[in-house]
Amino acid sequence: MKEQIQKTFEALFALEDIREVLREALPTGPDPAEEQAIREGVARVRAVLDDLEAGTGSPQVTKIAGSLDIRNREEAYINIQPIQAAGRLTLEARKALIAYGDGYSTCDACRKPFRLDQITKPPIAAFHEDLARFLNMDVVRVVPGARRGFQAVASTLVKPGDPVIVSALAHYTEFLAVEGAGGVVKEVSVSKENLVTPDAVAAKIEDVRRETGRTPALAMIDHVDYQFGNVHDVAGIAKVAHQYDVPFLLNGAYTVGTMPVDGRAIGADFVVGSGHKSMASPAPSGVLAATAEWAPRVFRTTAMVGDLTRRKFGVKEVEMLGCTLMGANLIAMMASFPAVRERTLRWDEEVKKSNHFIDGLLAIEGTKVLSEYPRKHTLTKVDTTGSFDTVAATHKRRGFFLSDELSGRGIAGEFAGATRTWKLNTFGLSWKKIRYLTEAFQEIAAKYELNVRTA
Ligand SMILES: Cc1ncc(COP(=O)(O)O)c(C=O)c1O
Repeated sequence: MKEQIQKTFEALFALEDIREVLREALPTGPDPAEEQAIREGVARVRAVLDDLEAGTGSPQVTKIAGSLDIRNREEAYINIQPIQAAGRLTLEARKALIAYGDGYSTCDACRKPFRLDQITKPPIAAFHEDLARFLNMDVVRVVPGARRGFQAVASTLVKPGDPVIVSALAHYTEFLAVEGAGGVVKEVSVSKENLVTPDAVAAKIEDVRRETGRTPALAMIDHVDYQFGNVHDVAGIAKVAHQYDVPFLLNGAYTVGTMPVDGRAIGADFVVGSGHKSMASPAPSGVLAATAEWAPRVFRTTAMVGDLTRRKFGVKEVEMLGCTLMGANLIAMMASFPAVRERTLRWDEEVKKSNHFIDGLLAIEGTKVLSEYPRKHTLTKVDTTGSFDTVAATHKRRGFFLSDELSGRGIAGEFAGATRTWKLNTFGLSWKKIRYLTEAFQEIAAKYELNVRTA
């Protein structure tokens, strides 16, 4: 029986291997090496299934395996969806999901002191140490999404009525975290380039102190914002916050796991990352890191005692509700981590690819980029009102014509019907795909007689 379970995993993993090759190959089509890999992969699955069927004596096995729902998602498309790019799973993470799907699969070897971050088999404790080193912070916990990191910090630091500094580009989950703690958000305005500057943060803190008589309990600023994908001077902002004795939380939802983030060099008291947005992990997953100074507060353990039973749970952390990210999500995050850590070292190449594509888009007359330019990130907001939207005005499919043209060329992820201002993300696409993508947009432009400047 054990052998059959092992074989089932082998077949599922082999299927994942094939999907990975296909993901790379499509939509441009496999090259000879990829074709060979697909053929070998299919033969492997076939062989395992035949074996299994012989072992169980049941044709049902093949039927069940054949009915696995292989959905038509990014496997068949170049996906430029703005928020999904860096969350897509690695092959290792996909296999981890299959193997660790049971809810408490991480808890088999949970021994004293009975807390997730201390488990050594699988090596969850070591993963926490790796993550802390990766972010150059002292203490790290995994959390179900960046938002749970904001929540833990706000709930610890913010008292009812306390002002909290966020930016005019802040994500809504920062607002909710502050609201949950009873605080009040105070938004820093952005410059005309849509950047949050240290001076603007200082001015806002001064304003808040004058108006409310209180010093903000926390400043939470996005390293890269979700609206423009602009990179903000977070080190400068952290310095200013500290000059006013305001703790600083770095929202690294778009940076932790894509580009190098050194929490200590930035001067962050807390660093928050999103696993499903930027660490090739399943949803929900994320990370909250703190300095040694703040860790005892945000990761404080319970002092509660049962009034009847006198029960105590001393080692459990209040803000983490004891244990956080259990099972497949955590193991998949761990499985992706070596690749994630390594890819941050290739960030410059990602930025080059982003600029190559954006330059190609700007060559289509009438197209503008609303994000800072040249690009410093792979998430970009573009304005095609003066190009593709002029076609939409007379096309019978209106704004949907662009999506039709793109999907016909194996490209997905743009907001269907949005041909005016919209966002896209090129993270993780190979140069081959970047070139194909650039040419596809220019080809569509030429088809509808928009001017395309040649380099
Ligand atoms: C800038 C930013 N911060 C935070 C979040 C929330 O992240 P999560 O979904 O991991 O809670 C998002 C996206 O959802 C985001 O874009």
